[in-house]
Amino acid sequence: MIGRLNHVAIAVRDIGAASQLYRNTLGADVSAPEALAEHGVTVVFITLPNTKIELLEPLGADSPIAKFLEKNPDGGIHHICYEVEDIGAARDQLTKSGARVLGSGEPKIGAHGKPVLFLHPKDFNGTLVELEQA
Ligand SMILES: CC[C@@H](C(=O)O)C(=O)SCCNC(=O)CCNC(=O)[C@H](O)C(C)(C)COP(=O)(O)OP(=O)(O)OC[C@H]1O[C@@H](n2cnc3c(N)ncnc32)[C@H](O)[C@@H]1OP(=O)(O)O
Ligand SMILES: [Co+2]
Repeated sequence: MIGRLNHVAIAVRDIGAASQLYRNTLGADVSAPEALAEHGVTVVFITLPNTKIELLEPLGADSPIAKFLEKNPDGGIHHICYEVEDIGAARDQLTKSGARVLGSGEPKIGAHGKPVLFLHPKDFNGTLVELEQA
């Protein structure tokens, strides 16, 4: 079902400082920050030859990454995102197999303008999984 690794996401407290670290210290190609109110995060993408890194900073009072940063004050790897061909079919198959799809179960439009869904970390070896339609 899953295809390419689309991105690895890192939660950070200060997206400006984290962007500078990747740009200046690691010499990476770093995008401008984008506020995504519907997702409760500000996001920056770092383009690598074979995948992307997504830096996430909390946005708003109900940010889904706020609790994660309370538990991990230095930041840390928050989720991995795999591409799937058909996100509705993937959701239905995963639900049948007992995996928990987070939220309403209806895909939201993610940072790349494509439908995304999240799967509960307790069902995937302690790792929050995002699916993005390719
Ligand atoms: C930029 C847009 C988009 C894109 O296009 O790429 C994004 O990536 S948006 C990214 C942010 N959005 C989300 O994370 C949405 C999905 N997340 C959620 O629904 C919740 O955050 C959650 C995963 C259900 C966690 O809920 P929360 O209330 O924050 O925490 P809990 O304490 O209830 O967590 C329960 C349990 O799970 C562990 N946990 C939580 N987050 C993670 C994580 N990122 N990785 C691994 N494990 C995680 C948490 O520690 C709890 O475990 P116990 O302490 O053992 O109970
Ligand atoms: Co993501």
